[in-house]
Amino acid sequence: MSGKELHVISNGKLAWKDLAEIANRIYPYVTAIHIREKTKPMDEIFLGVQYLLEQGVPAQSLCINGFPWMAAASGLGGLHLPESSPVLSIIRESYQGVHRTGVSVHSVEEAVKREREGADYVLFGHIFATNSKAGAPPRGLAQLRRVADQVTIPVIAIGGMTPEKVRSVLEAGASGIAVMSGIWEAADPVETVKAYIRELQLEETRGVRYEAYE
Ligand SMILES: Cc1nc(C(=O)O)sc1CCOP(=O)(O)O
Repeated sequence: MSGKELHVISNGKLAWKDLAEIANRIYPYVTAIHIREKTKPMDEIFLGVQYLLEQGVPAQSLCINGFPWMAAASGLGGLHLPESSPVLSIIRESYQGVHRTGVSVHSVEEAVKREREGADYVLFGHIFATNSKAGAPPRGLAQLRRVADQVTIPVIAIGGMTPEKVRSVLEAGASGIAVMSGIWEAADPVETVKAYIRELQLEETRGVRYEAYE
């Protein structure tokens, strides 16, 4: 795949209506919008995803955090799994329609293990200090470099990203970045996304999504 990746992660704080409105404005410019709603009940998340689809957010742009069945049932482009997920082959075999699956990792060893299991990418963080992971020490660019050196699948860097930091993250071997707080609460989410894609040297292709991997 040419170009770098930009993943935008929901922050669990928005009403579905606001999430849909912003998602519809930013999806043309991003690799994936992750629905990561850790504190909401599962039935609400399922209905929320249906609502996003009804509002016109393309299924291919959406990546669900944590529910393989939901990715399969709604034909979503992606599935992202937390660190504690069981071995990936079990999920892969059960949900064959789910075609791009990533996993959060926090060490070189986990990244290597998940690559071996068949993950399509790993999300590694948190790289920089961030309120979204307050209290935990950041892992930093040197550790990112070690992860990127040890796997061949894309390593997406997360945690404390700003457009100014993108270059150093790419230089450390990342294939892209994931951003949570920086987008949803921005005065202009589209302009904010565009600032990232300029740094990632992504074209505004209106389609840098999972189709790009097929
Ligand atoms: C959701 C998440 N996962 C992380 C990890 O290290 O696995 S860090 C993180 C939060 C990133 O938020 P922000 O863009 O606001 O810094």
